[in-house]
Amino acid sequence: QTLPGDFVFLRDIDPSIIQDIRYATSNNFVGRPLAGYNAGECVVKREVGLRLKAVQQELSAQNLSLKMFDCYRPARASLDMVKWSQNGHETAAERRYNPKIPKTELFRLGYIASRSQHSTGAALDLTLVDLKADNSAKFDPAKAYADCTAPVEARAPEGSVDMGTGYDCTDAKGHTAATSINAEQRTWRKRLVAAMARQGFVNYSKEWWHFSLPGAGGAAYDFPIQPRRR
Ligand SMILES: C[C@@H](N)C(=O)N[C@H](C)C(=O)O
Ligand SMILES: [Zn+2]
Repeated sequence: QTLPGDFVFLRDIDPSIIQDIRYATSNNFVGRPLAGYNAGECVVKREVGLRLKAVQQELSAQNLSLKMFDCYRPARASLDMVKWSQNGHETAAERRYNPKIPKTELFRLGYIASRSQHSTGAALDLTLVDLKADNSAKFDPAKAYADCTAPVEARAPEGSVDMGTGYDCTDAKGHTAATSINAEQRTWRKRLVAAMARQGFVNYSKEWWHFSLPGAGGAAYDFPIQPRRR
C-alpha cells in the first residue's frame, strides 16, 4: 500500500513495538472487523512513529514494550461505530466492554468520537507489555469472560500488564485517574503516561489507553488500511 502524505507503517519505523490492532479483528466491542481495517497494521504520522520509537527505546531498557491497539483509524470506521451504536440491540460480548452504559450513550459521554483524532494519524490506543511475564494466554471467542472491570484473572486476556481494566472499557474505572483500582495498577498507568509524556504525548483522561501528539494531526483521512508490502 502506498500511504498518503506523511503517513508511515509503524513496523517500518520500529518492528519491535508489539501490534494487536483490535479493530481489524472480531476481538473488539463491535464484535467484527470495522470498515476500512483490511489489515492489522499500525499506520501513523511519521513524527508520531519516531516518537513512539523513542518511547520504546526507553521501555526496552526496563524489559517493557509498547503494544498498539489502534493507530490511524479510517473515518469510515468511526461511521461504522456510529451505526453499530444505533442498531437497537446489545450482545453479551458487547456488554463486556460497556457493562453499565447503554451503547447509544458512548458518543455523548466521550468514550467514542464520531470524528476521531485517530483519523488524523496523531492518536493512539496502546498499553504496556512486561517482556518477562507469561503473556501466552490467548483470547478465546467461545469463552464467557467477565466484563472489562473485573479482576484481571477473570477478564479476557490481552497479553499485557494489568491496568485495572481491559482495553476500550467504557467505565469510570477506565478513567486514567480512577481511584477504584489498586496501587500496582495505578503505578502501571503512571509509568505509561510518564513514558509517553517524555516524548510529548498527552493522555485522554477518560481512557488510560488513548494518547495523542499535539500538533501532529491536521486533516482527517479515510483511506483503508491495506497489508504492508515490503
Ligand atoms: C473508541 C476508543 N478506542 C477511542 O479511541 N475513543 C476516542 C474518544 C476516539 O474515538 O477518538
Ligand atoms: Zn483512542
